[in-house]
Amino acid sequence: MFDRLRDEQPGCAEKVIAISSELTQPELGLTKEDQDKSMESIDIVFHGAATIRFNESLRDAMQLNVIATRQLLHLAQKMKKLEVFVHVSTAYANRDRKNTEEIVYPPPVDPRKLIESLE
Ligand SMILES: CCCCC/C=C\C/C=C\CCCCCCCC(=O)SCCNC(=O)CCNC(=O)[C@H](O)C(C)(C)COP(=O)(O)OP(=O)(O)OC[C@H]1O[C@@H](n2cnc3c(N)ncnc32)[C@H](O)[C@@H]1OP(=O)(O)O
Ligand SMILES: NC(=O)C1=CN([C@@H]2O[C@H](COP(=O)(O)OP(=O)(O)OC[C@H]3O[C@@H](n4cnc5c(N)ncnc54)[C@H](OP(=O)(O)O)[C@@H]3O)[C@@H](O)[C@H]2O)C=CC1
Repeated sequence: MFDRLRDEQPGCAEKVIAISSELTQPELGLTKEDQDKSMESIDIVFHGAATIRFNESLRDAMQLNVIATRQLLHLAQKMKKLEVFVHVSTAYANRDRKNTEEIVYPPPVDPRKLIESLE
């Protein structure tokens, strides 16, 4: 796949700009400059940063996988060119359902209440 990409789009690597982020920090630890740049130029967000540890504390799991995702959604709402926000979730969501449709199901617990209970 990457060989084909390099053949067909030789300059593609130049489009990749790494910026530093920390999901546990306010504003995801992004510098003001990186935030401003993101607001102007990003059209697609792929969000796959998470903890995948089964024995993570509930507080850390919530911070990394729920609160940080909400923060990123808030940032994405300010991105002027945003077309798509893709969140890589997990195979383990809604596993109590026999059939899972491509819809957003109401959460079993109000996430705001869960976040409040951790604070
Ligand atoms: C196309 C056909 C498809 C057919 C599909 C069929 C069936 C599908 C079935 C399932 C589908 C699953 C799809 C998965 C996608 C979901 C996406 C996810 O996010 S799943 C999350 C995955 N997470 C993990 O695998 C992490 C698991 N590990 C942990 O949570 C923790 O490590 C732990 C096991 C709880 C242990 O924690 P502890 O603090 O006690 O120890 P360490 O973390 O330091 O680890 C100790 C030791 O174990 C090694 N380790 C840890 N995890 C794994 C692992 N998953 N596999 C192998 N080894 C592991 C770790 O490296 C350490 O080793 P060492 O001591 O040598 O350093
Ligand atoms: N792998 C798979 O088969 C599947 C994965 N998923 C989902 O995709 C997501 C990612 O999984 P996977 O790629 O396997 O996990 P990894 O652990 O390999 O990657 C997690 C990523 O999140 C980043 N990250 C973790 N903590 C922080 C933090 N505090 N601040 C900033 N970045 C952080 C890590 O950055 P760094 O490396 O710099 O620490 C890393 O790039 C999860 O939500 C998982 O459930 C869903 C289906 C299948």
